Amino acid sequence: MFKLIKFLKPYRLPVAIVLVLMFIQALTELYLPSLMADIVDTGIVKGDTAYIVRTGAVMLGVAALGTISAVIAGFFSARTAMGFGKILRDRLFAHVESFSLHEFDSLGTASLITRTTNDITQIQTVAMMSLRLFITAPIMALGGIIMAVSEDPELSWVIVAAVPVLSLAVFLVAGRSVPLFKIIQSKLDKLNQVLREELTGIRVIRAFNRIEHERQRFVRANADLTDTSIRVNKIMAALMPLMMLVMNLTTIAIVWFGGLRIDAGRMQIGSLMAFLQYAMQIMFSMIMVSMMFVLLPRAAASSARINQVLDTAPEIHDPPRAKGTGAKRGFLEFLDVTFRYPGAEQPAIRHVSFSAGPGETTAIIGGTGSGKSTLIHLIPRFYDVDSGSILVDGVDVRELPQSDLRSRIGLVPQKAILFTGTIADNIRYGKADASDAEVRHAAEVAQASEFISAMRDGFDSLIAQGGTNVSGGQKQRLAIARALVRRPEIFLFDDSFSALDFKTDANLRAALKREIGGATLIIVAQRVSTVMDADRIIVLDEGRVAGTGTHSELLKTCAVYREIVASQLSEEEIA
Ligand SMILES: Nc1ncnc2c1ncn2[C@@H]1O[C@H](COP(=O)(O)OP(=O)(O)OP(=O)(O)O)[C@@H](O)[C@H]1O
Repeated sequence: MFKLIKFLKPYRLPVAIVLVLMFIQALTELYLPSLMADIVDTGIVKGDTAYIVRTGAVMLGVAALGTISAVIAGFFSARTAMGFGKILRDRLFAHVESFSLHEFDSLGTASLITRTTNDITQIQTVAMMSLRLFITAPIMALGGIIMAVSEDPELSWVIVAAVPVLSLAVFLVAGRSVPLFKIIQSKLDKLNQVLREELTGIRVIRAFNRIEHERQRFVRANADLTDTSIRVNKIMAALMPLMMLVMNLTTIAIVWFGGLRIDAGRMQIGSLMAFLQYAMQIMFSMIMVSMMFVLLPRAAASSARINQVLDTAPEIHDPPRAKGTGAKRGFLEFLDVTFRYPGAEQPAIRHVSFSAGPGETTAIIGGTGSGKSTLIHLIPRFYDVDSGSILVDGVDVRELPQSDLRSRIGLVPQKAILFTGTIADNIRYGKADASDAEVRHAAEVAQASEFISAMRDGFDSLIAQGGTNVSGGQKQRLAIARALVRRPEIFLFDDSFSALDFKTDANLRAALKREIGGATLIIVAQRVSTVMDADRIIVLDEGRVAGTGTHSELLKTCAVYREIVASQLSEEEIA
C-alpha cells in the first residue's frame, strides 16, 4: 500500500491543504463543548445574558470556521483521491501495454480489467477517507481525552474503561473480515472472467443451445461472490450496534456518575455536558479509526494486486544500447530457432532456419498446430526465442528497439481484429498520417473497395465493437489494407486468405505482387493453391522444417508436402 503513495506526488499541495484544514476542523470541534460549558456554567447559572450572547457568537464563529474547513477539505480530498486513481490507472495500463504475451497469459485479461477498475476504486475510497481521518481521528481522540480530563479528572475513569472494550470489538471484527476481503477480490476476478467469456462467445453459446448452462455458470460465480460479501457484511453489521451499545452505556455511566458528582457539589452542569460531548467525540473518532481498520486491509489487498502487476517486469524489453540496421531492406533470417511456450512440455518451434529476401515470397505450410503462427509471432518479438536467433537486415531482433522493429513489419493476424471507428480509421491504424488517397489505394489492393463502396457511408461507415457488422472475409481484407497502407519492408500474412473465396484470394495475391514487389513476403497458408507459386515454401511438421523448396521441388523431395497436396488438389492440378 505504501508503495503506491508515491503516485500522490503531484498532489502534494492539495494533500497539505487537506491536512491543515482537517487540523483546524478538529480543533474547532474540540473547542465547542468547552464554550458550551462556559455558557451554561457562567452565563445561564449566573443569568448573565451578555456573556451568553458574546460566547454564543464566538461559538457560531468557531462552528462556521470548522464547517468551512471541512467543506474545502472535502473538495480537495475528493479531487486528490480521484486524481490519484487516474494516475494509478494510467500507470497500470501503460505498464500492462509493455507486457509480452506471456505476461498477459499468466495474469489473465479478466483479472487485469478488475485490477485496473475495481481494485483502484477501493484504493481511491480509502485514500479519500484516510486523507480526512488521518489527522482528525488522532487529534479528536487525544484532544478529547485531554479536554475531558481537564473538565473533570475524576470522571475520566469511565472513558478509561470504555476505550479497551471498544478496541477489542474493532480488533475482533477486523481480524475476521480482513481475510474475506482478499477472497472477494479474487471472486470478482472469476465473475469478470465468466462474464467476459460469455459476452464474447454469445454466438457460440446460442448456436450450441448452451444458454442455460452458461446462465448457471454465471449464477454460480455470482452467488459465490455474493455469499462471501454477505459474510463480510454480517461481521461488519455486528460492529456498529456493538459500538453504539458501548457508547450508550458510556453515556449512561457519565450521566449517572456525573449526576452524583453534581449532587455532591463537585461538578458543574456545563462541565458534565462538555464531558459527555468529549466522551462522544473520543468514541466517534475510535469508530472512524475502526472503519479505517476495516477499509485499510481491503485496500491493502487491492494494492497487493496492483503492485503485483506493476512489479511484473516485462520479459521483452528494449536492449540498453539498441542497434540500428543501416539500410532498411527487409532481409529476414532464422538461424536454428527453437522456442517453447512457458509451461509447455514440447517446443512449438525446433531448429528452424531459413532466410527470405526483398521481393521474395516465402510461404509456410503445415498441419494445424505445426507452429506456423508461433513462427510468425517470433518475428515482431511477441515472444523471444529460447535458442538461435532471428535477424532483420542482419541484426538480431533482440538488439533492435521494439518500435523500430515493428515499424518495419506489416502483420495481418490470423484472427482479424478491428476497432470501433470508421473503416477509414481502421485502415489508418496502420499509418496514422495516411492520406485519403493512400487509404483508398490500400483498400483497392486488398480487394476491399467493392464492398466498402457498397456500404451506405463508404469509407466513413462505422465498424461496430469487435467488427461484428462486417463478414469474416471483409474483416480480413480490411486487416490486409491496414497492413498495406503502412508500406513496411516485411509483410507477415498469418493465414490471412483463408476466409476469402478462391477468386478473391487469387486476385489479391496478384495485386499484392504488383503492389509490394520490393517487400519481403511471409505467407502462412492452409491452401496449397495459395502457396504454389511462392519463391520458397517451408513445410512445418510438429515445429520442425520438414522441407524447403519450390512447389515442384517439394513434390519430389518432401513426403509431408506431398501428403498435404494430395489431400487438396486433383491429379491434374498437381501435375
Ligand atoms: N499461447 C500459447 N501457450 C501455450 N501453447 C501454445 C500457445 N499458442 C500455441 N500453442 C501451442 O503451440 C503449438 C503451435 O501452435 P500454432 O498456433 O503456432 O500452430 P499453427 O500451425 O499456427 O496452427 P493453426 O494452423 O491451427 O493455426 C500448438 O501445439 C499449440 O497448442
